[in-house]
Amino acid sequence: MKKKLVMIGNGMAGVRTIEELFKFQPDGYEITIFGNEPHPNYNRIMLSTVLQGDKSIEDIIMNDWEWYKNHGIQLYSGEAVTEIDKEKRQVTSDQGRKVDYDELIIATGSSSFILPVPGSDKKGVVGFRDIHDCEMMIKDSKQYKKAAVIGGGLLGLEAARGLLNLGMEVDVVHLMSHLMERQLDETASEMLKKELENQGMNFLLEKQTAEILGDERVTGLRFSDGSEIQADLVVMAVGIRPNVQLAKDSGIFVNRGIVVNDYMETDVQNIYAVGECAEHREIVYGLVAPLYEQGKVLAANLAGIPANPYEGTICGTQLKVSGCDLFSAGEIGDDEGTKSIKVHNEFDGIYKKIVIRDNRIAGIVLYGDTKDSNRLFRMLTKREDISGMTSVSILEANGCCGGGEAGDVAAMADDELVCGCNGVTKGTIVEAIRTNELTTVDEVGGCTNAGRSCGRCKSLISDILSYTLGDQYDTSAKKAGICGCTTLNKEEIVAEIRAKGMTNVREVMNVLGWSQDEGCSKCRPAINYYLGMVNYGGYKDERDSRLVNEKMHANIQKDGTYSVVPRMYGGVTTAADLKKIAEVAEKYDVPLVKLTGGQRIGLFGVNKEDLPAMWEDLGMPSGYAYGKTLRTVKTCVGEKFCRFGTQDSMGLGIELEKKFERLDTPHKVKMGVSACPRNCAESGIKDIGFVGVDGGWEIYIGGNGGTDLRAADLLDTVKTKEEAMEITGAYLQYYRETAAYLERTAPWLERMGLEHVKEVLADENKRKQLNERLDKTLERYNEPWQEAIQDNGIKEKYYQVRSVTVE
Ligand SMILES: Cc1cc2nc3c(=O)[nH]c(=O)nc-3n(C[C@H](O)[C@H](O)[C@H](O)COP(=O)(O)OP(=O)(O)OC[C@H]3O[C@@H](n4cnc5c(N)ncnc54)[C@H](O)[C@@H]3O)c2cc1C
Ligand SMILES: NC(=O)c1ccc[n+]([C@@H]2O[C@H](COP(=O)([O-])OP(=O)(O)OC[C@H]3O[C@@H](n4cnc5c(N)ncnc54)[C@H](O)[C@@H]3O)[C@@H](O)[C@H]2O)c1
Ligand code: SF4
Ligand code: FES
Repeated sequence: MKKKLVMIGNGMAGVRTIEELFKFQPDGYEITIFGNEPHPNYNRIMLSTVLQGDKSIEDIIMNDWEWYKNHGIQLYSGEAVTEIDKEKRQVTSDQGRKVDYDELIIATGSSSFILPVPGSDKKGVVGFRDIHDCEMMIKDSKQYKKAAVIGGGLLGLEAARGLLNLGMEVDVVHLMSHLMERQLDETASEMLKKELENQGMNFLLEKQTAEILGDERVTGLRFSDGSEIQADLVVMAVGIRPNVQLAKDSGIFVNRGIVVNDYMETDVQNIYAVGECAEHREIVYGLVAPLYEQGKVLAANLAGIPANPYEGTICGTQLKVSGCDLFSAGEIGDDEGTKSIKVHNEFDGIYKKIVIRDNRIAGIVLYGDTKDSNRLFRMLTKREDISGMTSVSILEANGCCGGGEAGDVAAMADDELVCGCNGVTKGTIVEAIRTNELTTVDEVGGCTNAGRSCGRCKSLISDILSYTLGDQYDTSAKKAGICGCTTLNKEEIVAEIRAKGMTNVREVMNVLGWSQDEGCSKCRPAINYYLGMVNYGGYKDERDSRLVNEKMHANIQKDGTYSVVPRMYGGVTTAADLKKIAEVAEKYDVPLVKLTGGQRIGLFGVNKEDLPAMWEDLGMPSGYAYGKTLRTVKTCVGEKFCRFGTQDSMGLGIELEKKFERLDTPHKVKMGVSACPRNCAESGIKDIGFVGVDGGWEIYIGGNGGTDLRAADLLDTVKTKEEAMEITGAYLQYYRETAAYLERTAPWLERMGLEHVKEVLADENKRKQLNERLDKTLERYNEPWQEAIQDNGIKEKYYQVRSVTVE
């Protein structure tokens, strides 16, 4: 029976944790989620954009109702958990519902802090936290004219911009002498204030609200200095408070937030906290980047997968108000231990300040030009020693005050962060574009998550696409779908399978809105393949989604009969096997017995009903002459018998075939092993070929001897059989992960570029990881002929063989 996982809170951090869990373990838990809000998970960050009129509520839904249904998640929306009984391991909701758990995640987020001043409960006083608040403000803006926003931080200024867009007059009331005092120094803050005043905001600084005026509804504010302003809508944006009461009442250790260790575990066994409600190493975060990192660690923990501990995050912030280009991270003030570099170009409205402590960047404030933010932020987070650099080289990678754009992407290091929200680097994006043939910003998002939160990084992603694809990049590019049932291409489908943790063909078609419920013969096998590739650990193959020959485990011939081709590893056989083949051929009156091009013997013209019995009589494994998998490994006799042979070609060939037989690949794969450059096994026209040389093996890839003849390219030269096996594993897995279904290695290699594939396979770490995923995949295969022999259901369903039960 599956373990029960209950999550309290249906917000950004919690649901991302579940998405990450599905990636590790698609089917490990029976999941129940309680969400106080009556909505599926939505992008809270984008509420600012909704208020500003650039998006609708529908646009910001991240996981729709279908998503929960398709993942078997029981969602109780509009229902709050009111009690956790840690002894009974049970939660109770405000509707009296009781649900047991084995593991419990608390992801209750935060609430707006409402100033405890007289009148704060009047009509027209709102926080800015959820869809309900947003809808209230939009509604009120149609009826009322004057708004006051209390709080000149990120949230207050974004709210104020939204209210201006809605046609209201806006006063921003701020406690301190300058705006966004946690993120900006005085100079930058003053520049921001000027810009926002130009946009129409009015600021009241150093004002402490003492009372909210009005009878039932707000009419104005009174400040501690006795002055007053009019307002018929008041938005409180003075910070947030983690929702911890429930945890506290249940006896879980709470400080400012729910205290967790580096694995997001609370002090109570089996109870975890993630997101804004959690306090890690005395920090409670209020931005998504750290919360998503926490989610990943917690997901691995729940899946029982060893993961690095969560060690905290340095955050960078930006403001989502057009016309205000700013970036801030780390320390912004100066003290005795710091020195700073400041550049203020008043003419162009650009300001840059870099705070340096112990020869390392400790803080960044940029206003008016934030192009260098990624590079500087990387230097800050990596704690790079900058003692060898000049102030000019620190600040002026792109010209200190508004550099050119063309060189920007080229100058970025691979490990430079592009999407702060989702922690995605330039290197990851470039790799995704190359390997998955991505051409649009949305495809990059689908594949890597970059751009899926606040969306600020989208223009940089577009620059990276342009830099990587050159002339091929067309911002309006749209690829055709994999078949007529969908407009989605392979990359998008794979990205969705990964992101949404999908595990079966029907689910993919449902969730991704296939135009035909049943799909077609083109998309069903492709989806089945992609699912098996992504869920390498425990995918349950869908036989009925396969192409007919694979479904039957025999090649259908033009007269409706079938062929039977048993395995003959490395083209090597024995007298006993030959005898068996001859006997079977006679017994079943096989019309044609023929040597195939792949060094084995085929029996042609076999009736469907005879297949299982013939397989049983043969007692040999299937040669998969019909499959999108490893077909044959052709070998020469090599050093054992040939006087030119320098290597054991048969030995390597047999080992290759035994290891990789049955592996699902995008298309068929053929191999050749020759023991010297005379190349009798035609290794130069195989998907992967080996040629024995003095002291080792040359490895060739991407060859094809069929309609589109292509000579293989030299990939590498290795010394030992073990190295050859390891490179073959990594190569096959890389091909499996990056090729489209039915794409042979030859066109795949042309598309990917030999140098790129070489680069990937030269990386020891990548090779290791590819082999790990491959080995896990190989564990799931059974011998299909044996399965059919033993399973009467299969015999009846596919071969119309009636099973007789003896009483
Ligand atoms: C307008 C706005 C703009 C923002 N912009 C940015 C930005 O640009 N960049 C950025 O990084 N971050 C931004 N943030 C912050 C970001 O949205 C949050 O950090 C993030 O949503 C927190 O995720 P969470 O899952 O911890 O909490 P939430 O997303 O708040 O989810 C918690 C959920 O739990 C529910 N809940 C609480 N108690 C219970 C209970 N007892 N039972 C059931 N359900 C319960 C709540 O109703 C809520 O739906 C912004 C926030 C707002 C409001
Ligand atoms: N672009 C973004 O990254 C973004 C946008 C919106 C919200 N957020 C997040 O949402 C959360 C809430 O944002 P926030 O701006 O409310 O929180 P905040 O704590 O960052 O800022 C609150 C501001 O209100 C001011 N303030 C406090 N008491 C006041 C009072 N009595 N009168 C007037 N001003 C007062 C503070 O000086 C401070 O500048 C934060 O975690 C923030 O990071 C982020
Ligand atoms: S490839 Fe070389 S070793 Fe192999 S059979 Fe031909 S000549 Fe002999
Ligand atoms: S930086 Fe927010 S989505 Fe990329």
